[in-house]
Amino acid sequence: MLLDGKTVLVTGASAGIGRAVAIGCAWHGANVALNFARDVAGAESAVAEIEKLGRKGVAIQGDVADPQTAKDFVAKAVDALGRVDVFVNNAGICPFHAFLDMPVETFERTMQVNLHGAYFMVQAAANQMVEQGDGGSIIAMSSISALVGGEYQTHYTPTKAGLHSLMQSVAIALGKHKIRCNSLFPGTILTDINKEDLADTKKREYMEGRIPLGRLGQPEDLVGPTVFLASDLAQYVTGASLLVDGGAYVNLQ
Ligand SMILES: NC(=O)C1=CN([C@@H]2O[C@H](COP(=O)(O)OP(=O)(O)OC[C@H]3O[C@@H](n4cnc5c(N)ncnc54)[C@H](O)[C@@H]3O)[C@@H](O)[C@H]2O)C=CC1
Ligand SMILES: C[C@H](O)[C@@H]1OC(=O)[C@H](O)[C@@H]1O
Repeated sequence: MLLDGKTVLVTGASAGIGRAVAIGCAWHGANVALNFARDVAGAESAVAEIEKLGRKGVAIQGDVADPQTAKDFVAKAVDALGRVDVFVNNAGICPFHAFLDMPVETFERTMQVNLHGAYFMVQAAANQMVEQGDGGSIIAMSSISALVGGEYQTHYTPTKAGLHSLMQSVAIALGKHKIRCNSLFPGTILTDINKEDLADTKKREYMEGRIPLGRLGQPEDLVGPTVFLASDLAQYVTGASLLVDGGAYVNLQ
């Protein structure tokens, strides 16, 4: 199995992509620690799924916007599972809003959750990996939005470009420790983050029409790419990014 014996930490893992990735990593052999914000039932049921697969799972509550959460998450995960081999920075929000009247609180919260939180999480995970001394893999759930804009995402797209830039810089800072750092760029994946936005049938049809593979993504579409980057199959891959968007990005006409 590709992740046999590895310990994987995933933020924002009670639902959506994070949950699918956490369970998918367990399916590929890993023990998994999940960070979650509020959804106790979602986190507990994800742990139950992981345990059904014969792996260890632990759910640890915390708001990633608070820098202290990062240290607590890594420390509690190490207490429960012994080490950190793979860190997936997944937690994120995208409260769609127009640019000209963007509330300051919405802008700041989006930055704090998606980018500032990621910075401190990645730093805490990296310090643990450095202490262990045998490398690791850090994966950021960035976005196709790191490359293209969105009228109602002016606060969000810079966080996704920032996450990718963070992975590029930490790939350099951590290479000497054999820690690989990469980004995934999902396209439009059907989760709670865009449920309301895609309830607009016209918008949904437009988004679907842009995708050469003919469908919007599912959270499970991110499992294979994550497992690849987490595993030794990607031993010489660092500072890279991988679009997981059904071809949407390249489809100009
Ligand atoms: N669904 C999509 O189309 C795409 C999603 N992404 C990214 O994938 C990641 C996961 O999003 P989805 O699964 O789609 O949405 P989702 O809304 O289902 O999941 C987001 C998760 O992050 C958690 N979260 C939010 N704020 C948090 C906080 N302060 N502390 C801890 N956890 C927190 C939520 O509780 C939830 O479990 C996000 O970073 C998002 O930006 C990227 C590209 C496309
Ligand atoms: C929330 C959006 O639907 C989603 O998030 C992103 O990063 C992309 O812009 C997707 O469309």
